[in-house]
Amino acid sequence: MARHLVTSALPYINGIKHLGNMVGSMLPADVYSRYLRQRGHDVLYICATDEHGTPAELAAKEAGLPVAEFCAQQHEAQKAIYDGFGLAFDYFGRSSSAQNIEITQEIARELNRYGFIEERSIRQVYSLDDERFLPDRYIVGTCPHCGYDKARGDQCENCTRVLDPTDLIDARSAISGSSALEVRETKHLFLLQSKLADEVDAWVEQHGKEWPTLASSIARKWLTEGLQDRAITRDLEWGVPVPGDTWPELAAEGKVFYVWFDAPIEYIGATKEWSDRAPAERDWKSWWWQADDSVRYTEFMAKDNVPFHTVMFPATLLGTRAPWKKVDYVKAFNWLNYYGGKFSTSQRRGVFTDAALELLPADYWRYFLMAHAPESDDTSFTWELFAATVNKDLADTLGNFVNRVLSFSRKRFGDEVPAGKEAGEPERKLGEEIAGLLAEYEEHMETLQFRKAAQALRALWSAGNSYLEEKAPWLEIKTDQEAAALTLRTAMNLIHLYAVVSEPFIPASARTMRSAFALDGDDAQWVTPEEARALNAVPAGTSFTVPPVLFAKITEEDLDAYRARFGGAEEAA
Ligand SMILES: Nc1ncnc2c1ncn2[C@@H]1O[C@H](COP(=O)(O)OP(=O)(O)OP(=O)(O)O)[C@@H](O)[C@H]1O
Ligand SMILES: [Zn+2]
Repeated sequence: MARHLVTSALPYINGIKHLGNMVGSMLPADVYSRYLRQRGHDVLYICATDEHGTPAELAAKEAGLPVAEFCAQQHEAQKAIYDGFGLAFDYFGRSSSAQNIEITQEIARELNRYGFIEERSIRQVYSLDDERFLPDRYIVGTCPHCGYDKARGDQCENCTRVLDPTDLIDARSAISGSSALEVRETKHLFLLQSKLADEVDAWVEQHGKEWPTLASSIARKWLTEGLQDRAITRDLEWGVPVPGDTWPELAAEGKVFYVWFDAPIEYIGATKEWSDRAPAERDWKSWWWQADDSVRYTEFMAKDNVPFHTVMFPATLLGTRAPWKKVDYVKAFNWLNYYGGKFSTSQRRGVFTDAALELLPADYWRYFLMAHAPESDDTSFTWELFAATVNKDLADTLGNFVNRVLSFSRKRFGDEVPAGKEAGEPERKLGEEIAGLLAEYEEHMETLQFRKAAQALRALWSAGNSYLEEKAPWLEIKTDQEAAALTLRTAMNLIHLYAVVSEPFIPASARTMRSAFALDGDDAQWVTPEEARALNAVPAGTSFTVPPVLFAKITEEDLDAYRARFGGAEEAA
């Protein structure tokens, strides 16, 4: 048994996430954590909402709520959806927690102690009427390139050009609309990443070898371009305050840390939140304060988050000179697109997680997303592919097998698993095949290759169908009841095995399949190769029930309705 720490990139607080966010971070982390738990490992899966920064302040303003209240509401809304998706976090925290504030401040103090933080003066826009410095996104004006009159100080949304606040024509404050702005000197904290560059390089050299190419190549690219010193404070109200004991002047001016400084630290913060809920049993430091390598730490994220996790966050931790646990394996994803274009939160393009759950149960989405996860390349969500996958794999291959076998057996042999003959050559062959496929499935799960794992899982389900076609119990029963009973008992054992090993992908359906059998003390966590060969975990005489149809097929009419409601297909056509 090993100890596994798992984290997924923190979903930002400003709105409900789409299916891209789901497959690029939380869902694969959940599938992996569930698998590891089933294999008997000690697993801690931590995630949280990322709550600081300008977009949160602006979204709260738009919603007409104080930012703290806005974040509290959004956190609950996101949490409810993740529960609906069956995400079994050990803890889902908040980056605005007292624990994260405390740890972020402590890490900053330590970085300062070892000479990796410096105060520097920069020139920044100050609003006389708002009596505050304005971060780039708080300044709006006319874009000098395209004339768009709501361009932000950091970027023009219309022509996408990157801007400097001083480029804007008729610049004004996004808070008050006042154009009484001036450029003033102000001090900010800088993290001296340039001084840590060699160390980070050596660390990536040593640990990045094991990562998938997507992660290691992005890390390499950033290191080759050179690590720049970065401002890690901002003039915002909402954020982790700069600690007054170390930087009294900046604290008095109300500076807070930049969101990308405190967000990854929240992996630690949320672990402490978890620990503080039951301090007698839980010890957050045993996961993060590592004198040895007793914990294996795996992070999940999409490619845009890779630089922060492979270079900047490690630099932050290395600079504290403390034994903070650093990532062992970075599982990075490409983009899931919607009909070839981007999912977009601001334009509400694509399928969002709340709408998805209104349409269909979580397992449909979980299986589809993992089977088509953007692992080696970007992939596209289309309703057509979704329907084809659900209908073929879930409804025809798995669901139909389960219902066919159980209903037929009940009709012919009643409510208990029939005994029938001793297993023969076909059962021996089937057992070998199942054991082989199971080994394949395990190997792909161990190496976090989720598309391949989904393929192996589908092959396991198919093997049952082939066996059933070959034995044809509906024919056997006409001439040899005992032979038909053996076939059905074997098939029912397959259903039980599917219930156990499909759980990481489709936990709710797995539960339904497993609970069809009234097995005393059915606590089988996983299936050994011997058990896979023997296929006898469910003995003759076990009572069973026939569950309702596991997966409904998506019809042409459903498809039309989805396409009409969500759009997108016509743009791509
Ligand atoms: N289309 C996508 N496919 C896969 N992963 C994605 C996609 N879009 C975002 N992600 C990932 O989702 C995770 C959570 O992201 P976050 O909440 O910060 O939203 P985001 O990156 O701002 O996305 P968006 O801009 O689409 O709202 C991050 O790891 C991010 O890389
Ligand atoms: Zn523009």
